[in-house]
Amino acid sequence: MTATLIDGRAVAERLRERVAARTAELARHGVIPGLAVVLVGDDPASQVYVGSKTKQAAAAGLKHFDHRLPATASTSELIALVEQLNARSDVHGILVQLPLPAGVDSAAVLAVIDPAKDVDGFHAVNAGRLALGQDATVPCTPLGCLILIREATRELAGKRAVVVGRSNIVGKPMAQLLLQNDCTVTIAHSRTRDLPQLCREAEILVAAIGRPKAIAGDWIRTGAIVIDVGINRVAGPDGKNKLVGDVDFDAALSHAGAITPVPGGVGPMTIACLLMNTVNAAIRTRAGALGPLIGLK
Ligand SMILES: NC(=O)C1=CN([C@@H]2O[C@H](COP(=O)(O)OP(=O)(O)OC[C@H]3O[C@@H](n4cnc5c(N)ncnc54)[C@H](OP(=O)(O)O)[C@@H]3O)[C@@H](O)[C@H]2O)C=CC1
Ligand SMILES: Nc1nc(=O)c2c([nH]1)NC[C@@H]1CN(c3ccc(C(=O)N[C@@H](CCC(=O)O)C(=O)O)cc3)C=[N+]21
Repeated sequence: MTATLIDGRAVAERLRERVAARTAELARHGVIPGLAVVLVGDDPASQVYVGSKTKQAAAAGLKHFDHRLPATASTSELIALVEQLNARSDVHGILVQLPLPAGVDSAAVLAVIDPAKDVDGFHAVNAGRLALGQDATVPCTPLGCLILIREATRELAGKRAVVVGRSNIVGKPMAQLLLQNDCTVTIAHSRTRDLPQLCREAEILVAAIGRPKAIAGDWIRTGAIVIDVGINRVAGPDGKNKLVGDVDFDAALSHAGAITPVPGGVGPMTIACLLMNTVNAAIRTRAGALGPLIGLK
């Protein structure tokens, strides 16, 4: 048996088309959704990510404001910038690219983002609302994963889901979303005992670890839906850097029912969901007057 590929690029493109259509409607009300991205330092991976966000935001009709600061920027400078962006009516979404340089108090910076503009869904208000099952801005990566899982199956209720990784930006909100969709959810992490055996129980397996090929093929239950969040740069056979996920993809193919590739899986969905969250943030500024939010379908 060979697993079905879940084509994140194609699903992301369709979502971006829906975002673009909604943005065009907002333009008729004189509203252009605006996304501000704050990038500190010159991490090459962050620059690639911010570069594709800029292009795709423009293609979907959003305004994009880039704020690049040197690696020496202080916590108080960043807080001042976020406060300025909070006050601007043409900025509906604020994203502070992580990780911030070691000297910066990241939690303090993220905490000052207006929760209404927190399109990453990292603010305590949004994380709390998600945990309570209230209307919240959901972090882009787990939201993208949920959309891909729904591409693979319509029936989530009662499924056994294992999320490997418990970060605030991926693992924890992913587990919340699966729970909200009536899965039976287990969260695993570096202190989990017998991870292979736990993974073998998973009908839905989400890997968000940050270790190349950490999940072996024979850890995967026959027919499982496998979502690989990992983005790891490793040296390829030709000596050039290539991207690999947290799952041993080639080995997983003969076990999984459906699987996301890296690249071309979760990554493109993260950016599409960021655009969706930004347009929804703009719609919420005039509740009711601008029509419905973009939903998951
Ligand atoms: N595609 C996309 O859009 C995105 C991809 N990513 C990628 O996803 C991956 C995870 O990101 P992020 O959540 O930010 O990472 P973090 O480093 O914040 O979290 C990693 C998690 O994995 C757990 N872990 C580490 N080693 C093991 C192990 N050997 N066995 C089991 N669990 C382990 C850690 O456990 P513990 O808590 O005990 O330390 C931690 O909970 C990275 O590769 C990142 O690049 C991230 C964001 C977006
Ligand atoms: N505040 C904040 N929010 C984030 O959402 C955030 C962040 N900081 N810091 C870094 C991580 C990482 N991340 C990715 C998004 C898209 C791809 C992506 O598009 N990947 C392509 C490949 C890109 C390439 O070739 O490098 C793919 O997987 O197909 C990857 C990684 C968002 N993150």
